[in-house]
Amino acid sequence: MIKQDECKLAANHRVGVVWFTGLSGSGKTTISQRVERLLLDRGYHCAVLDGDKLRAGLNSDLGYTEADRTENLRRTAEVTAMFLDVGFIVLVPMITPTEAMRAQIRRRFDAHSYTEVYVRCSLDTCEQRDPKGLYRKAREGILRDFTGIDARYEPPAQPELILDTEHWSIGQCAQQLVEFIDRKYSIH
Ligand SMILES: Nc1ncnc2c1ncn2[C@@H]1O[C@H](COP(=O)(O)OS(=O)(=O)O)[C@@H](OP(=O)(O)O)[C@H]1O
Ligand SMILES: Nc1ncnc2c1ncn2[C@@H]1O[C@H](COP(=O)(O)OP(=O)(O)O)[C@@H](O)[C@H]1O
Repeated sequence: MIKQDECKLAANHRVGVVWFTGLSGSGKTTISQRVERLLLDRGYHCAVLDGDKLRAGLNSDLGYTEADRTENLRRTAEVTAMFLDVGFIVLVPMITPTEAMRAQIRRRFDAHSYTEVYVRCSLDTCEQRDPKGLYRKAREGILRDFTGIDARYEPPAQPELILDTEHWSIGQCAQQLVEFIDRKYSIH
């Protein structure tokens, strides 16, 4: 029989990538941070890769053209792979706006360790939330190539999970994802 401590130890060694996609303001950051706390409480080793910090450092030479986004995401996937190698569940909240970009990332990982989560929210609601005031700047023409305004966002065709942040609370979305991770990454 497996003792409780051994179960906890095993839980610590579950690994995987949870790659969020969604418009700016859809809730990717909020949910990933809430889920990180819940997973840490459950004994997972996990970390959120903060896109803003990556863009401030490693990816500071990149902007928001499709070519730059593709490179931003490629580098982020490489960093993610390093966290995976040392035993983490990695939560990656990045817009990842096109199917081609998402396919490129998916190819980088094994199917069993990769989960794409679509954080679904209408452009209208994201724009009303406008948590960083960026939509206003995009509408005023101060920000160019803004996703959903003058740069495209393609909803994912086959995400493993959809979190509808327009109709579900932050807590409900986080709980859904934790349950999904528990099921997918549980040890058989
Ligand atoms: N032009 C433009 N378009 C979209 N987003 C912009 C833009 N300029 C700045 N920002 C801020 O950068 C965050 C998106 O960066 P990402 O690295 O996630 O984008 S991408 O995946 O490479 O498309 C995004 O963060 P989130 O709001 O958390 O999604 C914005 O805060
Ligand atoms: N169900 C929900 N899930 C996530 N965020 C929500 C939800 N309902 C409202 N919000 C609000 O929407 C905003 C989402 O911002 P943020 O997490 O920064 O989005 P993103 O990282 O996708 O740009 C936050 O102000 C958050 O409080």
